[in-house]
Amino acid sequence: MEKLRLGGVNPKIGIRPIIDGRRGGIRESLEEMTMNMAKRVAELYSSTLHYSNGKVVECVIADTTIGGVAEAARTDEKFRKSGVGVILSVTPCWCYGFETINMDGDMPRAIWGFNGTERPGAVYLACTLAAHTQKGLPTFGIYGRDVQDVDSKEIPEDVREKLLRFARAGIAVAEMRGKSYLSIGSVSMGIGGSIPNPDFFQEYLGMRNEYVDASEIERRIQLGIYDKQEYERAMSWIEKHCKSNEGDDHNPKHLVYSREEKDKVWEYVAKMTIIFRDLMIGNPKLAEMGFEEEAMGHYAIAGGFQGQRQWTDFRPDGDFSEAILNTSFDWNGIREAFTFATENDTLNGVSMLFNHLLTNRAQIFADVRTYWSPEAFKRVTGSKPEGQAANGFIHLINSGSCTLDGTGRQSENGKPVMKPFWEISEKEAEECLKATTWYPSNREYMRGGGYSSQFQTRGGMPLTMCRVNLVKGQGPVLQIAEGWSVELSGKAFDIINKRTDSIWPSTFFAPRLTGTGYFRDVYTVMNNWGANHGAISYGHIGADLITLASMLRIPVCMHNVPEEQIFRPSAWTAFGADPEGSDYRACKNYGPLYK
Ligand SMILES: C[C@H](O)[C@@H](O)[C@@H](O)C(=O)CO
Ligand SMILES: [Mn+2]
Repeated sequence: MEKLRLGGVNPKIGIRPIIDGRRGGIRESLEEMTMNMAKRVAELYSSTLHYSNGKVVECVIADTTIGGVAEAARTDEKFRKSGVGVILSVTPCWCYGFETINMDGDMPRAIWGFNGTERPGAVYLACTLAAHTQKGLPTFGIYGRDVQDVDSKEIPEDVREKLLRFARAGIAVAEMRGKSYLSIGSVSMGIGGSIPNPDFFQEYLGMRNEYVDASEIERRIQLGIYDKQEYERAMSWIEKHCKSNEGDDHNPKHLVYSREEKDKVWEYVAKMTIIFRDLMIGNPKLAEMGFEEEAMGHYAIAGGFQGQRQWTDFRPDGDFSEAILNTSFDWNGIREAFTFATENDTLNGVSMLFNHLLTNRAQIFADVRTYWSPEAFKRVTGSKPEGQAANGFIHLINSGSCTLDGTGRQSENGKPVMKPFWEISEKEAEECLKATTWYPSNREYMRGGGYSSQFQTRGGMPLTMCRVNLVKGQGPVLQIAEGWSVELSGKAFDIINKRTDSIWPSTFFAPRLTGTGYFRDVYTVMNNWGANHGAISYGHIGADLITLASMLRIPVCMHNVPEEQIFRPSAWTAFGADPEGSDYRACKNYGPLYK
């Protein structure tokens, strides 16, 4: 079955080979080398990068080298027609500065100046970066550390790292533009992030907010506005992979549903899952059934469900649906994970979206619930935390939106990982399902019942937790913490798990400490986290997040990324020598990308 996914055209990377326009010898001598630089980068991108839907990143190269404004303008035209969303200029030589630049200020842009001394490529780079800065067009500058021979075909490692970092972040920026965040239901339990801020989405991300009342779920279920064949497929998959892993009912006697009621809950949450997805991206099957408008969906690249309260005081919760949507597989097979926030925490949903678009992997949504000091851990469990947990750790746990990829049951070279969906095997998907117990939801919280996923994330995975926070008067800021998952032994896990909501999915996180500032110890990381939620990705992706944030003009208020990995537009240097202060001043100076 064709996997349902958000439509639309993936943004391409436009590559502009810039040349010294002086004919009669200079230009002719440089044509081949200059165009070949562009072709080499295009080859690097298309052989290395994918869009989150699994397709290979596409590049568009200018028809000619660009030696002046006419060729620059013709290239702009070509790029506009080709759906270019990110721009990279490359050159080995001197060229005519801003006569050759692209002026579309809201597109991520970079210039690679070849470090070879036969021609002044670095001089063009510096000149044109200066011109961009004067014109209010912040641009990333890429200049290799070591001189290369003029006939070198190599892209040095430091140049490669910056070219890829720029492209991953640029593609993420371009993918968000024009898409929606869909809120199903309203604000959840007074959670600030659950209040959609349309100006933030519009001006910083180029996105729109869509809203659907939760009653639409009931309408579609009662009127049968969902694909019945898919529902049947879903139910047999659930029977095989989920109900077979149903946990004990931890509810007090008077709240334990009968088997018949529980089966009805499974049927209901299966329909909810299909309906959430259809609301986000549409479903052509609905048009065949006569529901053309419902078939369109809301063009949502991310979404969230209010869930608690009201709805969950009456109907089954969204825990199952949120978990499955955030997972890289379902009854239709292995597919791209959706980005779906429980409690409709739009800011954590955006944080998950940043992570997903940068890594093409499913994301963990969690409460930042408990700091466990080594002393408290010893007092409570009788054992000392070891390894990466030795300095204490943070318990990340939320009912609902934690992807089953977060079990850590996919593996690479024998180590637990969370893979891009196209690398996941059927066996690994089954392992993730086997590691997940589905407990009847806590009906003191979720009166309508539901099924909550439960597992402990495997230890030893590099993780990055981030969160976009909104600050009145300042605007959005981003927090980043790189670290690792740590796994508690059976006994310690049981003791700690029983003290919390033991039927929810747990990830234990040890941030990498630097010994100073917010990362002087684990407690300080949690004590300075700006909200109740975090978005957790596989991998140490903090540097990519910092580059992405600078493209969006969102300052980073907390991170533990080594300074040498920080890659921001060259203009940031003009705002001061301290990386954090200059970031704030630059973001304030430029303001939101789409304002
Ligand atoms: C206790 C509430 O029902 C939970 O949903 C709570 O732990 C939260 O997730 C709040 O973010
Ligand atoms: Mn929560």
